[in-house]
Amino acid sequence: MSSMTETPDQHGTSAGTLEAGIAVKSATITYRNGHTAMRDASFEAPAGTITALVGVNGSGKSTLFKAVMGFVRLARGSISIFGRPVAEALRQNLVAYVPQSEEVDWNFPVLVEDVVMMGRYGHMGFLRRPRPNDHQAVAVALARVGMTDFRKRQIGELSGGQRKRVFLARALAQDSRVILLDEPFTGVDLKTEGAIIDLLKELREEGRVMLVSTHDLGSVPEFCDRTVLVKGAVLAYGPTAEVFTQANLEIAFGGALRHFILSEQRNGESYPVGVITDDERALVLRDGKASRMVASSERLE
Ligand SMILES: Nc1ncnc2c1ncn2[C@@H]1O[C@H](COP(=O)(O)OP(=O)(O)OP(=O)(O)O)[C@@H](O)[C@H]1O
Repeated sequence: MSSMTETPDQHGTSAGTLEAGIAVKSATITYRNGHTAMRDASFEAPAGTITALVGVNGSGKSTLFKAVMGFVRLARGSISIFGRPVAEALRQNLVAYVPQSEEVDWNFPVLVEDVVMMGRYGHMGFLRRPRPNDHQAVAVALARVGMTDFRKRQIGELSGGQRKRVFLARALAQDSRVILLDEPFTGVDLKTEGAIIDLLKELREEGRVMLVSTHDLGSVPEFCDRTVLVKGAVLAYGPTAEVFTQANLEIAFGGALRHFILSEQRNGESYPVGVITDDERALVLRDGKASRMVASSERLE
């Protein structure tokens, strides 16, 4: 079997042979009110890979993030990060988190560069006095996400996509080996989404490990080596090409997805094209103009 010296582009197809960035083993998570949000979950996200965490609202994606960040205790099982228990990994500044927009108080009066500097706190002493290398890391992170010109803005004065980029810059400034991204594409236009995906691919090349929760099904095969499908448990886990099947998505999403069968002409032949989306407002264009979907469509049950 191959070892951890494999190149990143091989990672999607070589389960279990690489350095485990995040290893979740038989994890059961029960909240204080007694609700078990995740039962017996196991998966690995190796170094130098991007793993998608995909499931309907309430399926347990955020719960898994909280567990990886040590915010909730496991009732059973274990999570290790680069071979260390979560608490130790956090002390070593190994985990960065890019939150969902709803988790942030956008009225809090803080400048963009101050938010990014927060990523450096774990590298600073008790008094949190930034040194030249901290300022340098902030400047590099802002440049990487194309937000240098906005560094003196209040975060509340940014667009949704710009806000996402600022929190991504905070994670970059933190320089962690593990980056958790909770719905990074919500409220983001396609151009910004493409820029974020390019950046995540660069971070993958650097050997970092990323876990990305997303409803954006269409983009998952484009940049996620692996996928974990969740619904109160891990339904399926492995290389995206193997996990992202219609049958698995039907189980994970049930009636929450739409499935369209379209037809495509290639070399005079007609080929069916399936489109699956969790976006009820998919736009259909005919002859370049928006139109109502009248092609055969069926709701997945
Ligand atoms: N603090 C909590 N106490 C009790 N139950 C909770 C708590 N937080 C979440 N839950 C429950 O746990 C389940 C999983 O929630 P979680 O937030 O992990 O889902 P999610 O997949 O992240 O959803 P979304 O896509 O809506 O963000 C849900 O049934 C939710 O109601």
